[in-house]
Amino acid sequence: MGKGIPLDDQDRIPWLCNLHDILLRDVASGQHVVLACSALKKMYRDILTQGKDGAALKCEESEKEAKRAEMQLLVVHLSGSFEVISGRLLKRKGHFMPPELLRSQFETLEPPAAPENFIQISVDKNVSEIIAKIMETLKMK
Ligand SMILES: Nc1ncnc2c1ncn2[C@@H]1O[C@H](COP(=O)(O)OP(=O)(O)O)[C@@H](O)[C@H]1O
Ligand SMILES: O=C(O)[C@H](O)[C@@H](O)[C@H](O)[C@H](O)COP(=O)(O)O
Repeated sequence: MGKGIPLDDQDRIPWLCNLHDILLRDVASGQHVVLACSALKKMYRDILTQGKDGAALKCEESEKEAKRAEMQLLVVHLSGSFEVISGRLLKRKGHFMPPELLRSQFETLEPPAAPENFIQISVDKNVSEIIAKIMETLKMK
């Protein structure tokens, strides 16, 4: 990404499998977990929730399957226009991702849709409003 080359499935899938394993471990130990992740495609979000079963390409650690705990995941889709997000990235300092890569991320994005368990919140809202909406949703579930 630092060289202006977007990640592809081969780059992302092992990382998503690792994130799934971490989520599973923390949920199994009774924690409530928040994960910030771009997870642009439905398949990526399926890997986060279901591990290798959620993906066409498989995670390597198949023995984790046997230990799988029930994991409920609420996807919070922070949605915004290309213009708003690009404007924020252009102001951001010291991040490895060049703002030029944002176009490919918008092209790759598959917004969550039923039957995924998700809510969509506009990034036009301020952070306090976004957090309040997430908390309200979690209390109702
Ligand atoms: N709701 C918001 N309102 C205003 N600025 C925001 C909001 N959410 C994120 N930003 C800003 O947009 C930039 C990118 O946000 P984000 O993708 O969340 O950052 P990161 O990936 O670095 O955690 C950051 O500089 C952040 O401060
Ligand atoms: O804040 C940002 O600039 C992005 O969120 C950035 O962190 C990117 O999303 C990840 O590095 C994963 O890359 P992909 O979104 O291309 O998988």
